[in-house]
Amino acid sequence: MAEKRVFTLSQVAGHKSKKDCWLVINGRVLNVTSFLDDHPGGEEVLLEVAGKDATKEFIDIGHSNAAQNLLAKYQVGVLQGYTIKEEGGTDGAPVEEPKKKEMSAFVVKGGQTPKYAAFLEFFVPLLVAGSYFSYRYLSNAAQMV
Ligand code: HEM
Repeated sequence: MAEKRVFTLSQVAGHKSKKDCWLVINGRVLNVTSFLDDHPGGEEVLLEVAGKDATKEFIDIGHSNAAQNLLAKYQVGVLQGYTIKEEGGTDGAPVEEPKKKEMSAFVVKGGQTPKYAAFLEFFVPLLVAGSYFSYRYLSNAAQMV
């Protein structure tokens, strides 16, 4: 990532019009002027927080990872006092780690199938097949009597 310029909040506050709209999210100074028309949430919400730190508003909406990844595209600098990590958030206000998807029944760690899952995979079909053949055997035996 190219070196970023450092801005103070009062410098950012000088860019709050539709033709020149900046805001701060997680310590990143963003120029969202070209994004106003494209923002799925509409331009009004962005203009309301133009020139300000909109971190809280951005997080409160529960923006997707895709939206969070877009931040870097509009970044023109960092807010004074923040250092931006290459990926994700900032030292000052880290972006919440995306929650790892876990199956409710089996928690798969490190790509390894847990032992009891392997046990079930083996014994459940065996049990079903066993029940079926027992049923067949018993119903045939019953017919012979
Ligand atoms: C550069 C900054 C921003 C980007 C890149 C961005 C991006 C997006 C994207 C991609 C969506 C679609 C839904 C999703 O993927 O989460 C969205 C929806 C939305 N955004 Fe933003 N957004 C930004 C800033 C903001 C800010 C500062 C606010 C509030 C002040 C806001 C309010 C909303 C709202 C209200 C929606 C609609 C949510 C819905 O319909 O459920 N966004 N935004």
